[in-house]
Amino acid sequence: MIEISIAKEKIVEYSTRLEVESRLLTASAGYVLAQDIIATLPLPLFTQSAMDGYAIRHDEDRVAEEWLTVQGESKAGSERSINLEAGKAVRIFTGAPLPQGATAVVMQEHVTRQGDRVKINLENVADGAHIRYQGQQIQKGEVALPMGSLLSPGAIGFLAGFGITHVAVYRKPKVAILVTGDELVDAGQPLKPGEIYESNSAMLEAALLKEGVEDIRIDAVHDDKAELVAKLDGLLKWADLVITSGGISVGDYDYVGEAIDHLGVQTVFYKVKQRPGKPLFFGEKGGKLLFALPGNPASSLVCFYEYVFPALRLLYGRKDIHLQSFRMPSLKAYSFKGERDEFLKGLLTPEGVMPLYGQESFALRSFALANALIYLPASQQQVLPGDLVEVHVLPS
Ligand SMILES: Nc1nc2c(c(=O)[nH]1)N[C@H]1C(S)=C(S)[C@@H](COP(=O)(O)OP(=O)(O)OC[C@H]3O[C@@H](n4cnc5c(N)ncnc54)[C@H](O)[C@@H]3O)O[C@H]1N2
Ligand code: MOO
Repeated sequence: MIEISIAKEKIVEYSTRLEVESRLLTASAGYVLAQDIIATLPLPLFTQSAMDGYAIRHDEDRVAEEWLTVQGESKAGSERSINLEAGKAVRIFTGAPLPQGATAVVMQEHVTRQGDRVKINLENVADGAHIRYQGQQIQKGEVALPMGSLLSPGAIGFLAGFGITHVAVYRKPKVAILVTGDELVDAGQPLKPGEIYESNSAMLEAALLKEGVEDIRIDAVHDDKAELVAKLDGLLKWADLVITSGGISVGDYDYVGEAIDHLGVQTVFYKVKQRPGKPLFFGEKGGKLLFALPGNPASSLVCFYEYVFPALRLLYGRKDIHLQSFRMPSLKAYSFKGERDEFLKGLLTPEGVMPLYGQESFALRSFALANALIYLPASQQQVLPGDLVEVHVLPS
């Protein structure tokens, strides 16, 4: 049995980034840039107005209040370049090119217009007011976004401003889920005595989709070693990462370990000092990763978020690989015994985190209400209300 921290280090060691692919910018939210993006244009592209109003020359020797003749108009998208004459103003709109010679824009709310003249109180106008200068945000040739950046909606909007259509990103992994167990029945089918509805694949698929993994294959297998070997072999050939569920403990029908050995998957670790999820297995074959998750549903999902999730993120180039983590006061007392660290299902509020009722590894009812995991090391077995505990935020 190994420590959680060692298990997590091993995952970092074995999860190497996938290849680079070119994607449409508009379809790359949640992907990671595989190259620096250099600004091919300055932004703003040209010096322009930030307000609807009047472009003026803001000369030092101007008197406080002046009537200026409106010389013409500059609207957004207009090609014509205007030369602003002394003592005149140009009617201008937000995003429109600033006339040559103009040094400030006055908002229309601050002027009085009469016919073709405007009265402006120049005392209230600062030099450069309401002007967006060419290249103020970024100059041509600067790095717009460095390699390794996560493409958020903001990042995509920023890159679209350069007229970019495609970006080089790291490919997302193909993931297979193989659920094992003779007792499992698909939803919609009748149940015989002793059978239960199979629920881990729906849960794990949902967690993968939330992480933007879309190339997913799901299969199920009976407690039959030959069938397990055949299906696992096929999935290891297709996927970048395979998740099995169940059959990894010590029972007579737990064949996953034997199938893994038979297929020559290298064991990186088996069994972690944690509750739930002790019998977690992580291995590698020819660069493909295999996680054998314990079948108990809450154990499966805890192992997914604490171990599979960072591996997935490493595969597609993320730097922030773990669930967001910070310390918060516990809202309730909690205690446990034994040498294993614990992950609890918790409800995070602005005041603190509440360990939820029903922490058993078969119980998903608490997981359905949880928005966080609480990590308690074996050295923190007595938690009192107000004690700080480590919280791992679940993706919402
Ligand atoms: N003698 C011992 N028994 C067990 C140990 C141990 O150390 N010694 N460890 C226990 C722990 S801890 C866990 S966790 C489980 C893990 O067992 P498996 O990975 O072999 O899982 P299964 O036995 O196949 O299933 C466990 C439980 O979960 C249900 N299950 C499985 N798959 C699904 C699914 N896809 N959807 C819904 N429910 C599923 C299954 O019916 C069982 O109830 O082993 C303990 N035993
Ligand atoms: O480790 Mo098991 O997941 O405690 O039930």
